[in-house]
Amino acid sequence: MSNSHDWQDFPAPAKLNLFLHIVGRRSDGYHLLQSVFQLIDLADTISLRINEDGAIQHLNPLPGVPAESDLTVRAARLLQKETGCSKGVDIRVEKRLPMGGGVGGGSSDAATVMLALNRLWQLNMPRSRLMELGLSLGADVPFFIFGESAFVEGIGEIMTPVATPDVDFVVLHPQVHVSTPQIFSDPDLTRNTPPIKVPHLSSATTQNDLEYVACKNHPEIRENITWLSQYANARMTGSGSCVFASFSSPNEANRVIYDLPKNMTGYVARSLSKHPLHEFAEF
Ligand SMILES: C[C@@](CO)(OP(=O)(O)O)[C@H](O)COP(=O)(O)OP(=O)(O)OC[C@H]1O[C@@H](n2ccc(N)nc2=O)[C@H](O)[C@@H]1O
Ligand SMILES: Nc1ncnc2c1ncn2[C@@H]1O[C@H](COP(=O)(O)OP(=O)(O)O)[C@@H](O)[C@H]1O
Repeated sequence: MSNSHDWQDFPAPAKLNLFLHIVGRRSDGYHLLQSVFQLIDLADTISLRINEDGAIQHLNPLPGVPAESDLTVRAARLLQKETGCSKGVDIRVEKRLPMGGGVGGGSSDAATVMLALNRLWQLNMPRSRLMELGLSLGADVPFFIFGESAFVEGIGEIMTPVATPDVDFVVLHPQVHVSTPQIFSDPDLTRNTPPIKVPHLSSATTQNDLEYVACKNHPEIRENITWLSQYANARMTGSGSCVFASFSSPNEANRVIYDLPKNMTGYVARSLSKHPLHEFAEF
């Protein structure tokens, strides 16, 4: 018989930055962005089991990420500290999203833990508070808690919903690690793209300002963009390394993956209009 202490599975979907402009810099050195964030149905699975003794444990830590620094554990501890909740949780993560790929995997895992525990620990925290708390874990966490396609500004905390078309994406993962701090500190980075008032959905008038510097340091990213550009307009997401292009049917996207050379890695993903756990917090 099912009870509240069984394992339960929750999806943590990825995001793509349809464009990413750097429009300025804050006095603390952080860069001000404008971006449209799009949820896609490529996802990690977070399994949670509630306990009554207050312990928070990660049962299958990721290679290279000690349990205590994993964003899922940090998210659970943050919520427990904030609310004084006496319950704990055991955590398992089934990782599918490329780590350090610019698809927001770590941030999405953290957001899913916060949304799921909001329900399982019966916290009834408003979405706005969860978003504020989430920002302290990472710039992309508020977006995943917001839970729908958004025009994102500031360093990731200002959000306006935006209707994006339903499309199928091909996402390629060049097997290189891009250092986000290194990209943001590169003298060649464009930091003065003029701010736009409303989000543009046409790729003709937008770009990813981080792409030039990322490709300069990692030619593999340029090679992946060039290969995918044979089929459709292709660009990098976030600080890389993943690159993507959109297609109007799953067949078209699958055909591209069929042609993929053996030395490249890629996925097909569909746009998501809402986060699967959107109902777990109220505005
Ligand atoms: C650019 C985005 C777009 O989604 O890239 P992805 O992480 O998705 O790839 C994010 O905002 C990335 O934010 P976040 O993931 O928190 O960046 P971190 O790795 O913590 O940032 C590392 C370092 O990059 C610089 N940094 C980061 C974000 C920002 N808006 N301005 C910055 O100048 C800071 O020096 C910071 O210490
Ligand atoms: N649950 C998690 N999943 C992925 N990465 C995590 C997690 N917790 C902490 N991290 C750390 O965050 C870093 C960035 O991860 P990720 O979110 O996948 O990248 P990106 O922001 O480029 O999409 C990883 O290299 C890892 O050290």
